[in-house]
Amino acid sequence: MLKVGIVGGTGYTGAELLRLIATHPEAEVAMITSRAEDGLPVDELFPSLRGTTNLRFSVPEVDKLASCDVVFFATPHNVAMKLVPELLAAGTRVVDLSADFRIRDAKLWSEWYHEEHLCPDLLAEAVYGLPETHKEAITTARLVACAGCYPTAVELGFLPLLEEKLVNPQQLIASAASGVSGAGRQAKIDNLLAELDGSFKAYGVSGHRHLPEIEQELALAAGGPVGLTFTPHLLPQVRGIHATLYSQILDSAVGLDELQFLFEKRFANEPFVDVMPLGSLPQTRTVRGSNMCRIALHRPQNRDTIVVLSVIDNLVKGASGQAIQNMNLMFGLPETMGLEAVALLP
Ligand SMILES: NC(=O)C1=CN([C@@H]2O[C@H](COP(=O)(O)OP(=O)(O)OC[C@H]3O[C@@H](n4cnc5c(N)ncnc54)[C@H](OP(=O)(O)O)[C@@H]3O)[C@@H](O)[C@H]2O)C=CC1
Ligand SMILES: CC(=O)N[C@@H](CCC(=O)OP(=O)(O)O)C(=O)O
Repeated sequence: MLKVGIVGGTGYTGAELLRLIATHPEAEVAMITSRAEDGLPVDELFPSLRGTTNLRFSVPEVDKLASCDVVFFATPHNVAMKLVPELLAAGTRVVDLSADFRIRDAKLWSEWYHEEHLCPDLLAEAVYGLPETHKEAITTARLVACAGCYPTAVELGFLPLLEEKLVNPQQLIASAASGVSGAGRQAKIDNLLAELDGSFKAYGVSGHRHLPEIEQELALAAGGPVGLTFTPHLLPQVRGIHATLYSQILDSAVGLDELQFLFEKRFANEPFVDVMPLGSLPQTRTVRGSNMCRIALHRPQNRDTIVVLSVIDNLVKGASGQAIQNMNLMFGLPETMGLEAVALLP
């Protein structure tokens, strides 16, 4: 049994880690932290976990966390990087759900996260935690930087087109919408359901911190720099990301059937990517509570714009499910272990 520590257990991704690990046959949570809820039984804060845990929240202490095999950071940015060096030195492996180690260039990271990076030397070692692109490196990694939620949906949808150099890498557009759990559990007026219900809006249009992360990973796929316009939106619902991805095909003679075949081949061995039949319209509800990314291809009016639709549950494939998928790979467990749950219906 793997002993798991979770830093940031009262947030949405921390709670989702607890939910998923509760049925994982080879992992158990040994320590879960919260500074605000120190001493409170976990199942008192989250009654849906009653019967699955006797743990209480405690304040983060590195020496106690270091007795775990793996520690998940489900904390805001700029927290993991303060504790990770000590944990790694103690031989504990780390899966960071925040963005502290996702961007390899420390200067670029500082531009978008407005703080100096405290351990830039670890950026080269950290492995980007999107198993569909970095699987082999994840298996031996000490430190995995889980891919962000929007980045997961966007990168998976563009990957095959860029890897095969079928589209113009300088003209990529991603219009994506997220449920409000993506903003975390802390109270903010803008995130109240009464502010969101019956409404829909874009945000971060002039620059969102996921842009450099997505461009970094798409450039690896394309073998050279890419140009992306990324516009996130806020959905009046709790879970789910829907990304609509536009790119320009370089050779008009390449048919949609060929592209479909390419996507099916690219993801044939990926248990958590479902390439739906041509013309499908994936919905966020078809992945709710599951670790699946569902993708569908379109080519409106047979013109040169390829439209890829990609949906995930931001808290599962976009965060805690992906974190467990990474843990499974790091510890030689079956990649799908503990992640077999089918999406909720309806
Ligand atoms: N929500 C989502 O859909 C996704 C989130 N992520 C990332 O995962 C991380 C967690 O997100 P989410 O669960 O939404 O966040 P929340 O705001 O819901 O929870 C944050 C948690 O971190 C703890 N925390 C806050 N500050 C500190 C600190 N300085 N030291 C130790 N613990 C701290 C909080 O508990 P306390 O203050 O009591 O210690 C709380 O448990 C973020 O980096 C986020 O960007 C990634 C993908 C998707
Ligand atoms: C709806 C909403 O606010 N979403 C968050 C992104 C989710 C998140 O926590 O970002 P990471 O995936 O980088 O960890 C945002 O736009 O900042």
